[in-house]
Amino acid sequence: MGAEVVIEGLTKSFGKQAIWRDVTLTLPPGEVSVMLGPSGTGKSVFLKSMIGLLKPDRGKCVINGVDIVTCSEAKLYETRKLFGVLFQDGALFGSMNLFDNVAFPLREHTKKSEAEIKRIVFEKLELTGLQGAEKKLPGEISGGMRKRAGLARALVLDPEIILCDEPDSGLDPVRTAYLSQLLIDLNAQIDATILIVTHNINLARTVPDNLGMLFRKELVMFGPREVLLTSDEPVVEQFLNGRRLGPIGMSEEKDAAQMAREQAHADAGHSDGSSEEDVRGVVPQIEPTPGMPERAGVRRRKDRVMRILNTLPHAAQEGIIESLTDEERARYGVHSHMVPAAAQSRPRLDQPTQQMAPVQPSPRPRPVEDPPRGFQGDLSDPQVARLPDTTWKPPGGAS
Ligand SMILES: Nc1ncnc2c1ncn2[C@@H]1O[C@H](COP(=O)(O)OP(=O)(O)OP(=O)(O)O)[C@@H](O)[C@H]1O
Repeated sequence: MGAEVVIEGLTKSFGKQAIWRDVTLTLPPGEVSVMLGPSGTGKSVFLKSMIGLLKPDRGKCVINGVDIVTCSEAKLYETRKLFGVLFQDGALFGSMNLFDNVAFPLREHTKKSEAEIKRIVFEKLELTGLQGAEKKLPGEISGGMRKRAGLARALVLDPEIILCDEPDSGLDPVRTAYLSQLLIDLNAQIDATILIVTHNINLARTVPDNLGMLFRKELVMFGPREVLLTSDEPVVEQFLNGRRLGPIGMSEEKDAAQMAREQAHADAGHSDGSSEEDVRGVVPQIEPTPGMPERAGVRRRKDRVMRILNTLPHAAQEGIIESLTDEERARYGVHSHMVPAAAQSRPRLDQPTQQMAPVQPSPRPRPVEDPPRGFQGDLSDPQVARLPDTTWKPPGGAS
């Protein structure tokens, strides 16, 4: 099982420019998480801070008991070996063929023989569908192949944590779908903890177990996918639907006057070019390709999420219960429609952003009916991630 990553109060600035502050979240071991956020909100900076390439101003990032923010260089070097990183552009060496690119970390960080290196490189090239391409130079292959080569290289040290910075950038929707499937298959095979940073809404809706979003220099929310996918937060709603109408502006957030003007324009029947369809809602998650092992992370996540179910917003509770099979509902002692509909009106998108600071807390979640056996699953406690601060909280720390 992959390593757990516990991030507490992480804060980063460059000089006077604050990037984000007080980011607290836990990446559950072996689960796939996605971090969304408009351009420039510091998603790449977040990934780089997690592996110690950038030094946060304060806070912790603890992996296997080592806080990489404060640990020694030697510990950082050791802990970095737990990570495999897929950088945005693949970050391949242009003068090396794919074999040498993928072999590079093995030659740098291990004392393995060339025969052993060859075995591992071919295994990873096959895993990423690149068998036969080992002699090609990065400049001779497509963007999608370069991404997969970057992924193959990220895998050679058998990472426990895989970080992917916009794996879909520069790829067409079909190649992105293949890459999404590859990440899920990979997780099924090696049970690594995966964090993907992306703008791709389709990937965010269908791939991860957990979803988070950075905006206005803060973590708007992070939790089980159903929470963000059913959220009424204007910023989440705008982002998921790719609309101009809402608090996210061209470069950062809009002011209240601008939002009111845009809402009036929309109310007068002018389209902003985006689809009328609201894509929010829980859609089925991608499953491993037939023949692949079951994802152990999915089973662990179910037990984990069911334990915190009654702390989640009601729409998320519904989404989670709906996604269970009949057998699982029986096992957890829940049934569909047992969450009372909360009487809540949807916020208008022209609410000034200031009122969202901290972003509007969702209504207090209403507890589901008392389950007959409680929501304990059939995994024993040590098999289920015991996460500090694992309970979903309304953004901004409101209770
Ligand atoms: N090494 C650095 N020194 C100074 N500023 C930096 C550095 N790296 C990033 N930044 C700034 O931090 C901010 C966040 O950048 P980052 O690349 O993390 O955003 P992002 O959310 O990943 O954006 P995108 O989605 O467009 O890739 C930007 O304003 C960028 O200019």
